[in-house]
Amino acid sequence: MRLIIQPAPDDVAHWAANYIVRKINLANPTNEKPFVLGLPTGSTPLNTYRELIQLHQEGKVSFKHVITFNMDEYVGLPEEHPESYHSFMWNNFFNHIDIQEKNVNILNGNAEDIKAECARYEEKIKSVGGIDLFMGGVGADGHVAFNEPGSSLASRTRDKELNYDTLVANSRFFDNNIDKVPKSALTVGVGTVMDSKEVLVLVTGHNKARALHQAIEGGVNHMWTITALQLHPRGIIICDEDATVELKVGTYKHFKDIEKNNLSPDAIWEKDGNLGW
Ligand SMILES: N[C@@H]1[C@@H](O)[C@H](O)[C@@H](COP(=O)(O)O)O[C@@H]1O
Repeated sequence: MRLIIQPAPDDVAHWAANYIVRKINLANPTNEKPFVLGLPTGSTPLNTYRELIQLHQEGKVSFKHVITFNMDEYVGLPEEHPESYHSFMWNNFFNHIDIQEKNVNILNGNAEDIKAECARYEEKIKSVGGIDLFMGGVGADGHVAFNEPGSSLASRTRDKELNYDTLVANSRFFDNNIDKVPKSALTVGVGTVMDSKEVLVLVTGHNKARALHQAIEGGVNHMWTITALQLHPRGIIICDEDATVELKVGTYKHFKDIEKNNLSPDAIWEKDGNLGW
């Protein structure tokens, strides 16, 4: 796994957005051979979406031939609700780039047949050749997408009850009222994320330090589903300094040293060789 340590959240966003743009441009996507991008919601990726929009406006990237799959969506929340992940994605990203609506995939949390909806999503991912790059965030309890502690590390897209920690964390979007937070969500599984050709996880802030510690220094463990990334051949975590406070000094120094030439987003435009996986 690669761990890229950046000074602050803005630098994380800058690096991540440039990395994604570079990957899309290297793939030179066409209608016949689109680039398939997995995407998260949450506060962490907001700056990255802003940077991606800016890079698009500067003419550095087109999303015309990019197909997206979102990680998750609340169950039972109307799509047009301001806190639905549909609203989040259109408001914060899709409305500002040249993506084609038909290429946007977000789970339908209001589907009559939830199981069929989840199976359809997995099939759709397969039908476009799998996900090239999955960007993700992490919950303070180490969950990736909505794969709460105890989720099978082989799990596929399914409905998942949200745990108390997540309900409390997400109540900030629902008038700080935990009763207003939907109690379950549809989410891609850990296995679905791990099937992607590459996974890029953003981790910022002091409150994610324990999750980062587990992801990097803990063993692979279903109680911290992010740790499954250790089994991925091309996993990258990009974090800020605040998130590193639970890492051993030696671990911190190791990754700083091994990635010293890759810390500038400009450097990553140039090479894709031996990068420390
Ligand atoms: N389902 C989302 C996750 O995909 C996200 O990574 C997490 C952290 O969000 P934030 O970036 O706001 O801390 O929140 C939710 O649980």
